[in-house]
Amino acid sequence: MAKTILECDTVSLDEENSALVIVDQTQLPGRIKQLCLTEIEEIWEAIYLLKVRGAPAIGVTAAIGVYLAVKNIEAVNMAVFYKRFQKAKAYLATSRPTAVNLFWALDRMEGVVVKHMDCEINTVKELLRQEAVNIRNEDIEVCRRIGENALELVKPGYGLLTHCNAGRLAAVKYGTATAPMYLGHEKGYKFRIYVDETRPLLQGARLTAFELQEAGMDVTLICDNMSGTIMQKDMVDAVFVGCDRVAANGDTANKIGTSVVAAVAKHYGVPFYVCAPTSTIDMSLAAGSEIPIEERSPEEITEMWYEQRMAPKGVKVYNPCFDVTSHELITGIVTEYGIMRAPYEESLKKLKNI
Ligand SMILES: CSC[C@H]1O[C@H](OP(=O)(O)O)[C@H](O)[C@@H]1O
Repeated sequence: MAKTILECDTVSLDEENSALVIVDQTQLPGRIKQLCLTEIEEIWEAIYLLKVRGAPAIGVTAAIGVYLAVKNIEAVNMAVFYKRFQKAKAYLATSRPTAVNLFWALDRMEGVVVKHMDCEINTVKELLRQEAVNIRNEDIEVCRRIGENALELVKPGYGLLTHCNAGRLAAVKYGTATAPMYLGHEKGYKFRIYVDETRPLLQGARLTAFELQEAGMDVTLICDNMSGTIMQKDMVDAVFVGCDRVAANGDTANKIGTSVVAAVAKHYGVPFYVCAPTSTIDMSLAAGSEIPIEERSPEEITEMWYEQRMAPKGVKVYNPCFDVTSHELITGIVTEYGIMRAPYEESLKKLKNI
């Protein structure tokens, strides 16, 4: 019996601890295709091509990927093993530049090796496997807590708008921006959920609308240029989005178009919340202008989704994959430890114990 998307793990290590198992998100919603990846090159490509995507899911993928890359290494000593680990880590770190969870997870895995340099290599391999599984399983509780905290901001029957996919398909179980939606659904809150399509890769239409509809929620798909109208008509009581990197002042990088939704929400007085696991907060960057913004291929805009070409051949294209929403437009940042309000600097420092 074919699995539903809610029965599939977004990203996991298989039972034999020998393969990364993902749902190929480039095939959704039309086809639920699971992939078993064993080679570091195919794992790198899965991240780059967004077969697996979303900051938390990318972090889990990198953690499992670097474990699989070194689990079969026969090294003469720990120093050689560590060098091979560092090479695999550096390679996976080149897959995408914006979601800080990729680097956070890889650094956390390296910490396991550094802490146990005097151990047997096989012991370290097992500790790496455990850490990768921990990173995956912790995401479930972190996102559930984000959902519980976010529910304090809304009421049953609210209209909620979200952009892109910060859902189960961007994480492990609840997602971040969708965590209050899943938990609210469990509590019978009957939210009216508006999902914008999120051009050019349509993560909203293809992924968020799909997973929330599969979960039985009241979902309405809108074009990106319709978020102003639904807010003008008071159809939206709050906006929840995910994030790929939060800078020390609260500026947040998220899918391209997020800052537009935030500006429109500000104009219409609609609260705009970023749902941020602390793993996505990067205190090494003072402001959003320092966040590296990935640019992707023109074909994602000119022809990716259409039978026929939708733009003149050779037209110049600018395709930034993310934008930065100023902390001034953010009503609150919802983490697993609670809700932060502006000014964010001090509370972010406390949160990251700096
Ligand atoms: C829960 S973080 C999800 C975050 O990642 C998405 O980007 P992409 O689909 O390119 O990986 C988007 O920015 C989401 O908000």
